[in-house]
Amino acid sequence: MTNSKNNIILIGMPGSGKSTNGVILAKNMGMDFIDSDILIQHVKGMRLEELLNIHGPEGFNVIEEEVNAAIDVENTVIATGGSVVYGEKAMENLKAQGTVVYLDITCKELEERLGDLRERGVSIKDGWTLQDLYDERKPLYEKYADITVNVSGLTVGESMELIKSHFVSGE
Ligand SMILES: Nc1ncnc2c1ncn2[C@@H]1O[C@H](COP(=O)(O)OP(=O)(O)OP(=O)(O)O)[C@@H](O)[C@H]1O
Ligand SMILES: O=C(O)C1=C[C@@H](O)[C@@H](O)[C@H](O)C1
Ligand SMILES: [Mg+2]
Repeated sequence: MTNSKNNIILIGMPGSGKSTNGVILAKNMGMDFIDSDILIQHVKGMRLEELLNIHGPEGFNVIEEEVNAAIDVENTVIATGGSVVYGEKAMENLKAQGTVVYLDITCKELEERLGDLRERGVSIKDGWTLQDLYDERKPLYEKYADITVNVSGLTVGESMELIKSHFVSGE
C-alpha cells in the first residue's frame, strides 16, 4: 500500500519510535532511510537543540516545515520529527510522497520512555505538560494518517513487524 514513489512516512509523538523503528523497517524491507531531524541538522549545520534555543519552538517549526516540504525521494522510509504536523506545507508534501503511518501510543507509556522533555529538545510551549502536547497533537496525527498503528506495549521488533504487515502481504 504505497504510491508510485513507494515511500513510508512515520509520524507520531516524540518517543513513539519513528526513528528507532524506521531504520530497522528500512533495513528489513530493503528500502532507504531518512530521518528528517538529521536532514534539518544537515541543512542548517546545527544541532536541533541549538536551533530550538535560537529560534524557539515556533521558529523551529518554520524551519522544520521548510525542510520537510522539500523532501523528494523514492523507496524510502522517512522518520519525521514529532512536530512536523504543525507544518501544512510539509504535510502536503509528505502525503504526496507516499503512505503516512501514525505510530499511536498512550501518553502514559511515553511518559515512562521520555525523560526531561525540554532537555530532549521537544518543541513545546512554556508551562505545557506532555499531556497538553499529546492532546494538541493527537488530532493532527489522526488528520494526516493514512494508516494508524498502535504500538503501545509492543517491543521494537513487534512494532516494526506490525508496520511492515500493512505493506507486505502474506508475511
Ligand atoms: N518498544 C519500543 N519501541 C520503540 N522505542 C522504544 C521502545 N521501548 C523503549 N524505546 C525507547 O524509546 C525511545 C524512542 O525514541 P525515538 O527517537 O525512536 O522516537 P521518535 O519517535 O523518533 O521521536 P522524535 O519525534 O523525538 O524524533 C528510544 O530511546 C527507544 O530506545
Ligand atoms: O516532537 C517534537 O516537538 C520534536 C521532536 C524531534 O523529533 C525534533 O523534531 C524536535 O526536537 C522537536
Ligand atoms: Mg526521531
